[in-house]
Amino acid sequence: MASTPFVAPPRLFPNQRLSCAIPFSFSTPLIPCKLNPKPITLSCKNRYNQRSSFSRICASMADQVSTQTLNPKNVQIFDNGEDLSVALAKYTADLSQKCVGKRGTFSVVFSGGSLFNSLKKLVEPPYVDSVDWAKWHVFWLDERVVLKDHADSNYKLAYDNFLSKVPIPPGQVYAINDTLSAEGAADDYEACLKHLVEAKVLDLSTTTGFPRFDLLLVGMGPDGHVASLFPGHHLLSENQRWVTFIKDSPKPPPERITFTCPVINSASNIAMVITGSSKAEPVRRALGGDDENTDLLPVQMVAPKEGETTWFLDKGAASKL
Ligand SMILES: O=C1O[C@H](COP(=O)(O)O)[C@@H](O)[C@H](O)[C@H]1O
Repeated sequence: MASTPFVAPPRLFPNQRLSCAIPFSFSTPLIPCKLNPKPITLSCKNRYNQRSSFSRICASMADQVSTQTLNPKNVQIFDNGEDLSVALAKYTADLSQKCVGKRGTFSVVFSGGSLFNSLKKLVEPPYVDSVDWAKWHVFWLDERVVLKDHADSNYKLAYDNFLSKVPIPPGQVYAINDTLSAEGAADDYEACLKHLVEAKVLDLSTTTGFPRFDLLLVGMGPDGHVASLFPGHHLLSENQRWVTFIKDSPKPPPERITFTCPVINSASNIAMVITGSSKAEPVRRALGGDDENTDLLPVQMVAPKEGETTWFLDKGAASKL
């Protein structure tokens, strides 16, 4: 993927306490449309009713997800990454239009990793010209505690592949403060979100009391991790914090911050974007419905309480379904 050289963004508000707000140049099934190459669309039930030892450790999450048992999932499977990217672009652009029409803003949360290969059509015509980018507010589902120009930075990845290509106002791109420790950066990011709730940029879910983002674009690792929530990790049971930190990530780099499970499950819309056969097994466990494992993977815990999840899979990721 072509990448624009990283340009250190200006600190427009050097004295601002909420340093994460430093501005940077950062249950209706989806119906395929004209631009959307026909995917296979499946509807399956999630399986959170299968309580496990893991769900006992994660009581809060288990309580949340148990209410989702009857919520059907919308699963779209594409022949290749190109077709997936076309469909994801239309889905995101349509949602942006709907949310901007309703409340005047669109709050979008990016993962890192391979997601940006799948988002490439959104920063090309027609969407690059038609989306109301001025209304976007951009956040990170998780971030590595490294400088923003570091190769491991999720901000840099988003900047190079997305943010540098579209006119989102710099003040509406909420990157982490990369001068802080992992603990400090998580606290700071959470304070930033709370400030944005007060400022009415973000809504709170009336059901959960956690922030309610319009769209989470969620990737998944081959081990079934989402955000920086890894299988078996105690962070999965966090039920108070909005943003927390990890210092022993099994995937490098070890220090990261991440949204917590209840924040993820308070979103209005979640797009699960998963490509490649190396991810087929966790996809099967999440969607296949016949998982005999007792411990839930993080991906199996994605179940928005009042929102909709749409799965965008390529053939490789769906190969075990
Ligand atoms: O470390 C991370 O990994 C996951 C998955 O990445 P992928 O390259 O396998 O798609 C990503 O969603 C997460 O944001 C990132 O920090």
